[in-house]
Amino acid sequence: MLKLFRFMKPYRTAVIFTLVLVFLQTLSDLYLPTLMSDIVDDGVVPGDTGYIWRIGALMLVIAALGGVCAVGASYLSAKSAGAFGRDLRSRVFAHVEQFSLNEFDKIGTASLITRTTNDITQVQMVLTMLMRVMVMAPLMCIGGIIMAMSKDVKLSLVIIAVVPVLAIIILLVVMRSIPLFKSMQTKIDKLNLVLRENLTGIRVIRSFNRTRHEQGRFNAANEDLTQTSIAVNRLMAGLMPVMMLVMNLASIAIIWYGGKRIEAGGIAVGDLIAFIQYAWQIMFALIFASMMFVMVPRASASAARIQEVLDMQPAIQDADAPQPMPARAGSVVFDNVTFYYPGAEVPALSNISFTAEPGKATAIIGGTGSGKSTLIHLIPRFYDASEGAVRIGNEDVRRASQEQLRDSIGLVPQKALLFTGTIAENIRFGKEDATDEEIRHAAAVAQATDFIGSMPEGYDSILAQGGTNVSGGQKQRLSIARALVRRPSIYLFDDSFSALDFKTDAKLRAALKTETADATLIIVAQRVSTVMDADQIIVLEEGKIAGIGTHRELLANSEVYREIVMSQLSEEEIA
Ligand SMILES: Nc1ncnc2c1ncn2[C@@H]1O[C@H](COP(=O)(O)OP(=O)(O)OP(=O)(O)O)[C@@H](O)[C@H]1O
Repeated sequence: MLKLFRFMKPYRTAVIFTLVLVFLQTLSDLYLPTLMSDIVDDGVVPGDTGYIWRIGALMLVIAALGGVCAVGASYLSAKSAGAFGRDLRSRVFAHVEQFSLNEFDKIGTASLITRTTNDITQVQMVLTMLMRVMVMAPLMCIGGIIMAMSKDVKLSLVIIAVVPVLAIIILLVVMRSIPLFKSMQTKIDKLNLVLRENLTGIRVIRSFNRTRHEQGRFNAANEDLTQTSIAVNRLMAGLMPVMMLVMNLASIAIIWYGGKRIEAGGIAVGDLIAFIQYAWQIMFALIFASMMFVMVPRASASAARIQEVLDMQPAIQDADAPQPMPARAGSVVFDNVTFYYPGAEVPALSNISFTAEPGKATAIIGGTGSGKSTLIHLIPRFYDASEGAVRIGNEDVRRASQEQLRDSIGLVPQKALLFTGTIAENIRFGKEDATDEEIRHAAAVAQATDFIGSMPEGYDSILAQGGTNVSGGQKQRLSIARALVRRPSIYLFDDSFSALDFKTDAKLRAALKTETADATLIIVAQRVSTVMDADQIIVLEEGKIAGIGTHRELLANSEVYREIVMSQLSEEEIA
């Protein structure tokens, strides 16, 4: 957790002021019992009303000053810890933005969300308390012991005997609660994961009548978290009464032994009253410290989870001196590329070699799981090839800057993903400074003009989260328009025509041909009709190239391609 405290640096003035204010507040708390004892011994016993009024007024002033310090310390600690939380969230978010898909796969989206929100809040809360307790508890405890000893050394033995008992109780509770707190954070991750899957997959869950099953899954995760929280809270709830019991027993011992000391003339009545107050102050300081002992391990479990994210270096990084990409990037070359997903024993792609030329369309076809999307993902460096190289022009993609590389690419992903906002904003996502004219043109090429025109607000129609208020085919066309508006030199279509009817598919491909005349086109498709006009077709099977050539060449030479074609086209179409 200490590592994270570097984020407090900008707020050190506020922290120093907080510590000073807490220091002053504690001094005032420590001084009040002594004044009380003076009132009793020098005012009440001799019957000096003037003295009582004077010291009473002084007590009021000191209590008021202590109160002002307490309010100031609360304000400053909450403010600086709040700013710390804000900065840390931004830092984690910015760091996660640089992650490659490897890191997302490793930590998981749900856990990243918990770590950026709940975990940071835990650390922030502890920091707010820590700023106050770390000065107050030791000062109150040591100061209290000194003040109590100044009243009567012998009586102080009672306090000195009780403190280790309290310390042992606290230690036992802390040792039991640390693992529980750790597992609580993991269980919050699990709950978030189930919740996320349920919310995003609500349509599938309903259509398969799996609502009850999913409810059960959620309840199980919820119950699991609840049980751990209950176990932790039981421990915490037990701590307070046990500590109070010890404190009350200590008070009885002090009053009993103090009575004897008064009888023996070793201590005055006022001093005994002050002594009892100091004893309570010492024990309250220990209770505060024990709360910290409980909260700090929980927060440090959270801090470790946050630090893990911050320490994680993106597997894909820019080269030290990135090479500039040519203005219009040329061909895409796969040079004997083999790729393993992290931890996988079998490669998802093996020995892939081909060249996709500018001005030509290269299509990739193959069964599900044959590695088509994986191949596409190596071009914008979502993953890096394990062996061999992917080159654009003559430059290895690993030597270019990721930003420049991706600037030259227009990717239409397999799952069309849109953002909350208007249709125009979603298309403009591809090019920030696109004019209205460019947006309309991209929409026209993507065959989206008709359906956009039929929407009540046209280009200003609002899309719901994830684009749920448009159809699958409409979503695909919008994400195609988003890529087209960039006018990149490389287009990657990852099964992007699958939700289109045959007529729209054909019209779109015809429009694309003129639009992307000098660009390099790589089209992944399942439908033969989509790929048969391509200049080059690559047939993938289990991550290997099973054939490469034009439609006619492959029909003649590739058994795998023939099988795919036979399963989809009629005799006349094949001819
Ligand atoms: N993130 C991942 N981690 C581990 N393995 C993966 C990951 N993504 C895909 N795979 C595996 O890699 C192989 C190729 O997957 P890929 O998504 O490239 O296939 P595809 O040809 O695009 O399939 P489809 O047509 O069904 O989309 C599959 O066996 C798949 O299980």
